[in-house]
Amino acid sequence: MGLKVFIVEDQFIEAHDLQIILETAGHSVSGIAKSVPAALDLLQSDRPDIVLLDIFLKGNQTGVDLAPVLTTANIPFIYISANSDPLTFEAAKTTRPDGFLIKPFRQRDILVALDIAAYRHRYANAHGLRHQDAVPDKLIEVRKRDTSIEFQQIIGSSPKLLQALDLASQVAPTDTSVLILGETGVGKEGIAKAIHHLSKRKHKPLIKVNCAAIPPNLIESELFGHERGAFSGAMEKRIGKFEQAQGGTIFLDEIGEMPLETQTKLLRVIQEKELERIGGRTTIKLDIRFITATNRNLYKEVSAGRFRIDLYYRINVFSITLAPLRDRTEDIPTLVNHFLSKHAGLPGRSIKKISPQAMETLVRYFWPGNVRELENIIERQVILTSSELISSFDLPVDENMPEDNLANSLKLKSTSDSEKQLILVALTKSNGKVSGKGGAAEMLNIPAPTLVSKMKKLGINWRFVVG
Ligand SMILES: Nc1ncnc2c1ncn2[C@@H]1O[C@H](COP(=O)(O)OP(=O)(O)OP(=O)(O)O)[C@@H](O)[C@H]1O
Repeated sequence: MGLKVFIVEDQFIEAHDLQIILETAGHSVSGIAKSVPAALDLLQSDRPDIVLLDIFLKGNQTGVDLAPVLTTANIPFIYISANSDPLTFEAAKTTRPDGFLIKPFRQRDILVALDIAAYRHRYANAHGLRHQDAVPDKLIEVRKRDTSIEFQQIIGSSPKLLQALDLASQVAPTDTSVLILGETGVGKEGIAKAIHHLSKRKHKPLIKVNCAAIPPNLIESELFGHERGAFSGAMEKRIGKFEQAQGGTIFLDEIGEMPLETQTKLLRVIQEKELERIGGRTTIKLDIRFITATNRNLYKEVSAGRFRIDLYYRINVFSITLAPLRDRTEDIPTLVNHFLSKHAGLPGRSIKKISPQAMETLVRYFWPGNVRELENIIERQVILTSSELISSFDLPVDENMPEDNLANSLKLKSTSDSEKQLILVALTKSNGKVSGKGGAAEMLNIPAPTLVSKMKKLGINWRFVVG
């Protein structure tokens, strides 16, 4: 069904062109305004389904000024702007648009952007969300866990995990592109697999590509394939990953690492659903579903100019965020027991139990490597422990823990093991300096004398220089 679109654009010709594109595609145009005041007037008399919003308009006010009004009225909007400089983008980003198109754009781009925005808006409304990436608190009260076999491999029942599984089971049967976000080792690949296996494409291939693992000069031939003799070294024809996924799903992991040039080509594949092999002339039609994942903040990557904004909106039709393990500690005991029984089968090892104190250390640890790290630590301890009971874990000091997390973590963590670990991290980062600027006490946000007494209490060796 066509959408009722309102155009806010000060250039007459551009507004007129947009109107023709929209009406030819079956949408209607409820009005055209050249300035923010004119837009406000027209919006009061006729409510559109969606607004196409230019940033620089007639008068003092910009599209960015109109955005909060639209958000309050729950009207989705897409920015259309000739200006893609980082500052403009930063300002526009804070208003949480439903899309962003950079002029000049093709007819098809605008129609696809409208489709995506309308879909996201319908979805957000149906779930009581204002924008798709707002924290979906309401969804946290998840109906019930999907018990399909595909989800049985994913252990845990914290509200945050259940919310992600709920989203996955809702989006799985559709052909919508899904973006899975979360730190390394949180289980993004597991979710991607579950989505594929719950979809109508389950009998077709699921092809995974780790964009970070392929050297930039090889990634295109890996994805698109090449004809024999396409470049020196191309002795044989090669079928690329997109073609291998024909009829099924392609899972592009670490999409944030994809080189810009390849991003441009990927955008075309996603939009047109077709490709040519490198060195080939035949256009190959594709029928694939896209699932992407990243542990980067893609919005930041866009504003830093490392990720194409149009690709960002194209892959981010439906996003699922997996919370880090430290934010769903309820899942830790179940995961621990799962990995214990998995690894207890190692030769010469019997089933082990974990003492409550040892479990407590695990629950309080920061888990920078998330579930993957948890599994590794359990496996290691099963090997190292010859008795039936694991009574302690030797958890690593994570020197990469971000400084602003240190202070928070110290407040949260009370067992001496974790406290000691955090203090050691801070001291390592400060090169042993305890007080003063850049010292461990400042990082931990506690007075230096308190830190010194904690260090004494915890037996932290006095080999550091007091600054
Ligand atoms: N909820 C879970 N239940 C059981 N195993 C899990 C769970 N989450 C993750 N794992 C396991 O942890 C490991 C890491 O998971 P996965 O590869 O899916 O993470 P990822 O987020 O894709 O990581 P990366 O960003 O590094 O690719 C895998 O061995 C996976 O089976």
